[in-house]
Amino acid sequence: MAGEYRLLLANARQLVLVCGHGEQYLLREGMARLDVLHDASLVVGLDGCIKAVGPADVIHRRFAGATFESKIDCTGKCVLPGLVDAHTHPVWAGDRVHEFAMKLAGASYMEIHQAGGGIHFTVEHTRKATEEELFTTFKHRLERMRRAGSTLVECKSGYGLNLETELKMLRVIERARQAMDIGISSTYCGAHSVPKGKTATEATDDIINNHLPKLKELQQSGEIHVDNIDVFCEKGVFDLDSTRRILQAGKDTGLQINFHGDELHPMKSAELGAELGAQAISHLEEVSDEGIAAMAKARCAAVLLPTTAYMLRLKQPQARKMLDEGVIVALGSDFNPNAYCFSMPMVMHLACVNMKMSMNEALAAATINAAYALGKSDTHGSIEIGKQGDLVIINSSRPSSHGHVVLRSSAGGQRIHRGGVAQGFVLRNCKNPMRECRAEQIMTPEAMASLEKRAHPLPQAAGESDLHFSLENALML
Ligand SMILES: N=CN[C@@H](CCC(=O)O)C(=O)O
Ligand SMILES: [Zn+2]
Repeated sequence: MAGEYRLLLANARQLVLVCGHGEQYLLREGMARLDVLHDASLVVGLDGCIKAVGPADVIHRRFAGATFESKIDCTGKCVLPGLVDAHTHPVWAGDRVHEFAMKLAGASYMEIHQAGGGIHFTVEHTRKATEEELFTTFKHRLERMRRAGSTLVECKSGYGLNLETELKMLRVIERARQAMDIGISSTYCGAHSVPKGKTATEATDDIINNHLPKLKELQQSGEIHVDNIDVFCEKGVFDLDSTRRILQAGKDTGLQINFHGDELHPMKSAELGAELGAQAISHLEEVSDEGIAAMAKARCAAVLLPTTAYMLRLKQPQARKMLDEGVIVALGSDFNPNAYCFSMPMVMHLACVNMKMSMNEALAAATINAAYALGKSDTHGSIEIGKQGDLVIINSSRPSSHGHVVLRSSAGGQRIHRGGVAQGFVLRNCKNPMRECRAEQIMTPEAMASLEKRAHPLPQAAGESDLHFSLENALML
């Protein structure tokens, strides 16, 4: 039905603005407080942007004669900004369930990586997959993220490593950006790993001399849109010098710096990011005190990834110290074949339990600060006039992580998913058999034999795929 406005959300018991005065991010005190309106209403215009927010009686008087395409009675409900997932690897083929078993038996992430598995395994499968196959699974993953409340998601390439496959992944991301009703911030992550057969220096040269010029050309012709450049700055992957060269070259082509740093070893990534003007650095489990101070000063966001520390049994990032020292703390799901979590509510939950953040802090980190990490906090991350009308309505009068309705009011159309979100954990047995994931396809026989020997003590009863998928379901609200 035609109307002057797209949507009226009327009489919400609580409208959690997160912030309401044009803040680009929140620091510790602001995160602890959060701006909330009680008994409030909200109007979204035909362009998908928020036109009015305020006390219900004021909005009703002001819009008394107006027509709306939809009205939702939010009596007794709580409205939040759509959640922002600041770090995902959602385009890939090839299941890595066998590696979960290896990790449970004691193999580390890097041992598996160095033996030719991990990212290498996914690269092998992603290179072989068609664009259509990648798009189909990516679309499904984005739908599950949206059902869990995410309305803006950062999406990385990085399982191609060669130009051809990196571009295939970026085209898939571009296609979803246009076809799907979810916001996307696209990241070129061609330096996610050193491809087999190349040294780190050769890979760095290839990225700077071949990948980035081609990206620039495709950006200029409008074929793809890439927002960020990423590097996995890690011992045995890209060292600090190569990282610096790649990030600087990416920045010179107009990309925002947003990279993986100080995850498994202290690398001084935080110091480098602050120096280069990075918008954000992810992981930071091993960040130094100097790195924290430098990030606070440079207003470089820390994207913390609680699923990774949990899955890999890493030490937790020092969220409290970062908050105390004035760092902009954001959250991401790190969805990838190794950390299979679609759900930002679950990420917020882990941030509270394992990283000792408060619920308000976790919500700010998953909204305005995650939007800042993507350079999008002028349009996303809080409920404010002029911002995108991306909203989550929950069936509770207080902020909680149990989604009830997810609503995204984009210019392309409105989607309402009523009752489509589970109210808690779903632990069910998956009947999927093991798929094509035989590790020895790319691991050396010696490495495989040593890891398998360590895997034998595992209880066999549940079967590896059951373990994996049970975990997947537990992590998906
Ligand atoms: N640490 C590097 N990259 C990913 C993992 C990717 C993978 O294992 O496939 C991360 O952020 O956790
Ligand atoms: Zn990552």
